[in-house]
Amino acid sequence: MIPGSNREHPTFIRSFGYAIEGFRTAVATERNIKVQLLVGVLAVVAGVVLRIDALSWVLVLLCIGLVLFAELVNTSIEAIVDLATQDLHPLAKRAKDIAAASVFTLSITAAVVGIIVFARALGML
Ligand SMILES: Nc1ncnc2c1ncn2[C@@H]1O[C@H](COP(=O)(O)OP(=O)(O)OP(=O)(O)O)[C@@H](O)[C@H]1O
Repeated sequence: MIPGSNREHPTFIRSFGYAIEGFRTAVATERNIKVQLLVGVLAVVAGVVLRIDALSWVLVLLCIGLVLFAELVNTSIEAIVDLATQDLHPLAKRAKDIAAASVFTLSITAAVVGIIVFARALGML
């Protein structure tokens, strides 16, 4: 519910619109998410070219979705921290650094999964 508003909860379609708006804002303002989208597209193209099996597709698509999810949450946390304080504060640093670490952790995991999936598809494993 929007603070100060007595409107009912937004409809499902309207909520979907806000989510698309959030995604567009993140892509327009964050360099990292552009890179992650590009890597995701390249992974999908590699999957098509190498004809990876169904389970490999599940792993690749899950990794792409999870990295984008983490980056979106990280971007949201950065905005909340900036809203909470414009000053340098150790807790602001902790919140942002840990949010960034969540993206980093998933990115490394996704990279390892990608190496295993595509190395196997190339007959190297
Ligand atoms: N208010 C603050 N107080 C203390 N340290 C801060 C504060 N804001 C940012 N920092 C430090 O600067 C780093 C970068 O913060 P910033 O908000 O610029 O994120 P960013 O570089 O845009 O991150 P990303 O690349 O994920 O978008 C944070 O991880 C944190 O270590």
